[in-house]
Amino acid sequence: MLMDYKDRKYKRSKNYADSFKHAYTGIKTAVIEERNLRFHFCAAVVVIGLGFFYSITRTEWLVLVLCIFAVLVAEMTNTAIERAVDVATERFMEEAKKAKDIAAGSVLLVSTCAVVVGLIIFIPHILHFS
Ligand SMILES: Nc1ncnc2c1ncn2[C@@H]1O[C@H](COP(=O)(O)OP(=O)(O)OP(=O)(O)O)[C@@H](O)[C@H]1O
Repeated sequence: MLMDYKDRKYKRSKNYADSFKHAYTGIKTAVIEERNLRFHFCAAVVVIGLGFFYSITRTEWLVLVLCIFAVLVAEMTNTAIERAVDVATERFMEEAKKAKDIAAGSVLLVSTCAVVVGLIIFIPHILHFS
């Protein structure tokens, strides 16, 4: 059951600085507590390293950076949905399962896209290099 703002035990962010602090805390919490997100961060570091190694073009950097952020955003949204579902119910519920599975599916889709883009960008560089 939703409650009124006046009944809540916490206050809304007072200003942009507060909102930014909460967003930063969210990123920090997700990195510390979510193994999958740490994996995606490590993969991003490796891919950025490869980008410098093969001197990829400005357009390739653009696509790569978009893919990296898309995966990180999807993983964090998935985590937020999992947490929200866990707050809503501890019981086995078909709709809870669907919500979590769909959120996980979105991460799988965008990760697959990122892998395909990575292959399209790097395979020509690797072949040209060797
Ligand atoms: N309350 C629930 N009711 C029904 N099924 C659930 C419920 N909670 C979780 N599940 C099922 O268990 C799976 C794993 O849920 P869990 O919350 O442990 O995610 P996870 O394995 O930590 O996911 P991730 O690897 O993305 O962090 C869900 O994808 C869902 O299929």
